[in-house]
Amino acid sequence: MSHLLEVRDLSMRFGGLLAVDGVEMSIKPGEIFAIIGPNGAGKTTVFNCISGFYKPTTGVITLEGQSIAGLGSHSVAQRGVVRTFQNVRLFKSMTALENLLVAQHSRTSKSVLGGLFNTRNYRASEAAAIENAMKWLRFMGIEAFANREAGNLAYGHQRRLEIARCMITQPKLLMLDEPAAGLNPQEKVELQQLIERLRTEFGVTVLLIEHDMGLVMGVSERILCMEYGRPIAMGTPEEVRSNERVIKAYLGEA
Ligand SMILES: Nc1ncnc2c1ncn2[C@@H]1O[C@H](COP(=O)(O)OP(=O)(O)OP(=O)(O)O)[C@@H](O)[C@H]1O
Repeated sequence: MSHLLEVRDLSMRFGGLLAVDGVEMSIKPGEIFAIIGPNGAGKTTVFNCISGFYKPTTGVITLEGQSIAGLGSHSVAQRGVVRTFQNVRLFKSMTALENLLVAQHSRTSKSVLGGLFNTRNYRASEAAAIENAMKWLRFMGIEAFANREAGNLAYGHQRRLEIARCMITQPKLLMLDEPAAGLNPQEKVELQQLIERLRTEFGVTVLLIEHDMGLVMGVSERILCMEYGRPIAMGTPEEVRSNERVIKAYLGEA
């Protein structure tokens, strides 16, 4: 199997607006792949189609050769495709730890009776879930805030927690929608290192949308540039950076 994710002839129409038009991409296992382009180019709509939030108007989306187009976000997540959002979406009144416990709930004991009677198996699986959650909080450098409400964490920490919440489900494909938005320059450098570590240490494939060209060019192996819903260039950072259409449509103004 050469590709983890394949997208063919993807289009998405909202009434009279063709927001995505003929997008194609193939992402290899372990690759870090970015989608760039001006505001309104259709990047988030592509994300919404892949992650099951939208049913594409046309097109094929496969994960390890199996179609996932139009399955719905829950089913797509169960198959190992998880994502973050442009605006962080956490359970803000739950603690950081609780957010990670909820995320792995489907992998811990499902027995309601076990929970009611506090059986040994139930306690063991809860303890394992807490240990796993703490491991991820440590990995993200935010274990000191385990018991703080997610909504009260610093913004950069909320972003890390959101990524941890994805990673704790052991995804095949991690989709990050503008992960650098709102971060300061130091946090952006740390984010790049974090993305690289996630790939190296956990083998996860990463698909990101990002406007920060320092991060995109530094972390991505291949980049797709979109404009008005259409793919206008695809290649390595060097190829995309020097592409005339990309410079005209986007980089000239970025
Ligand atoms: N649910 C929707 N209903 C109607 N139009 C939509 C919907 N979602 C997106 N659009 C439109 O589709 C086009 C593409 O939007 P999209 O959010 O995918 O762009 P984007 O490249 O992610 O932009 P940005 O960089 O600003 O996030 C825009 O014109 C947008 O207004």
